[in-house]
Amino acid sequence: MLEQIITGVRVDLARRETAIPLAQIREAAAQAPAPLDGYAALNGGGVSVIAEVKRASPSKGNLAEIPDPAVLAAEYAAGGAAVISVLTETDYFKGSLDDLDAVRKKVSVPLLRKDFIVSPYQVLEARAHGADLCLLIVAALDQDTLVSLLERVEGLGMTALVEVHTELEADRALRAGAKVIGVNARDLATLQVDRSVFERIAPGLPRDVVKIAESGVRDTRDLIRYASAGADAVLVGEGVVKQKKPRDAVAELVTAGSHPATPRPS
Ligand SMILES: O=P(O)(O)OC[C@@H](O)[C@@H](O)c1c[nH]c2ccccc12
Repeated sequence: MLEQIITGVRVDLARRETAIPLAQIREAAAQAPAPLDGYAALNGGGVSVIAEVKRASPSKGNLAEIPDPAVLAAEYAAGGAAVISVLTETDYFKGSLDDLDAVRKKVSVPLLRKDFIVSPYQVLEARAHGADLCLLIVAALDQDTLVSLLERVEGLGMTALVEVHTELEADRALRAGAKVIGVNARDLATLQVDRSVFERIAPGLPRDVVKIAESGVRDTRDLIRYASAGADAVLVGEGVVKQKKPRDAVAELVTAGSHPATPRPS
């Protein structure tokens, strides 16, 4: 599945690179207001919540209509989301850079561009459209590309959220110098969710690495489970996007995360 998605991403990217030359996007990135500190936002004590603007997914199909992503993002921000993730992949997730623009205009919390980033052009695009963090998926990148994209992201003053799914990928992320590592409970090859993956991998990560549990947070119980395994933040899509009152759903998670019931392992 991951390869299929990336093939589509590359086709789309080629289209954009033709329409807007690299020099122009680089200039737009340079002109954008300075990035917000995504690292600090995720490292504020307790378990931070990253709430995601997500219309669809390859595993679930359509999740939510989201006529105005800015309205949804404002609800997330009002609920206390530390970071808002905006999916910009079009074919499988029905997102776009227009969504990122709309959200950026509306909220002042740090924004994560959630996409399958394989080229420096996409990193510059993220910055030009107001993103403060960029997702880099280890499984989608060879080691040299991971290292150079991470450097690009940091060179632009942004934070890289480096996503892993196995111990081997976690080792690669650390070798590349990742400071924020997301363990995705969903295997991007099979799309299966297994929450124990975080519990297996997170304890092996250095203390000073910000640890994010991605996928499978349905309610405060899941957050607390991830918290007790050492999560500094959780990334929640379906669990908030489908709620009638997304602000309340986020606020509930934020409250649970600000004093997680279970003590953190030392
Ligand atoms: O909807 P969920 O189960 O809360 O998952 C959110 C997030 O983890 C998921 O959207 C995600 C994690 N990594 C990704 C990479 C690409 C696309 C999407 C993702």
